[in-house]
Amino acid sequence: MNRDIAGIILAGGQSRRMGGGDKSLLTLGGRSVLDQVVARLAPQVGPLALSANGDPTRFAGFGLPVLADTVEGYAGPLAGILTGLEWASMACNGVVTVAGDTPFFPEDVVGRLAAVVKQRPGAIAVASSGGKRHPTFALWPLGLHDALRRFLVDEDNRRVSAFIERYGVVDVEFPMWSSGGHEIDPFFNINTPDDLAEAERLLQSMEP
Ligand SMILES: Nc1nc2c(ncn2[C@@H]2O[C@H](COP(=O)(O)OP(=O)(O)OP(=O)(O)O)[C@@H](O)[C@H]2O)c(=O)[nH]1
Repeated sequence: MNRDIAGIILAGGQSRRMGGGDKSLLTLGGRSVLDQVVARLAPQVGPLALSANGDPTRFAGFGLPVLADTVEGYAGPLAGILTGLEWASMACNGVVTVAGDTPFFPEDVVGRLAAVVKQRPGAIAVASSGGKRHPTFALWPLGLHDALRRFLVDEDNRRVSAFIERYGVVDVEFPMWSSGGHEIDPFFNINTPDDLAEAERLLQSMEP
């Protein structure tokens, strides 16, 4: 548990590749994908909130604050990250974001990102696996919110990779795991109906 770090679950996208709706509310292993994500993140952080747009009542069952993006339109994950930075109390030592479509992420993701930031104060620590960056899984310094608002609104730039490169990034690599003879990327995310079927297969292969 890292009580001084706030957690934000990014679930405010349009799920176009899934055909619309909320992909995080689809069923995986008998409960919602988002339920799996909340269960994984809650023990790792202090304050926790969902980043989502539209009618918040569809997330009421989670008992968490639901933060609508504070920039207009669907500006992508950076909009949810900005809203999380604006929401987190100054008592927090940063905000960890995770994607609400990624059910198997590591149970030590927050601890490992926080440990790296202790060595590199002010940097954005970003998770990677197999050498690939996952910029929605990152620890963001609180003080970045003004720069991020300028980037999104004044520069009209939505590219997460461009933002993190500009403000200093440190990569934190996480290992693949193997289960049932398969190598599994812990940051496997669900974009399409085929991905959801694959996640169900992976979940079954993990069960003892
Ligand atoms: N708050 C917020 N979150 C977003 C936004 N766009 C994407 N996300 C979240 O960021 C993560 C990665 O998003 P994508 O899968 O690339 O985008 P998506 O809109 O959900 O899906 P597609 O429409 O299929 O691209 C998901 O957890 C999304 O819910 C946004 O505009 N605002």
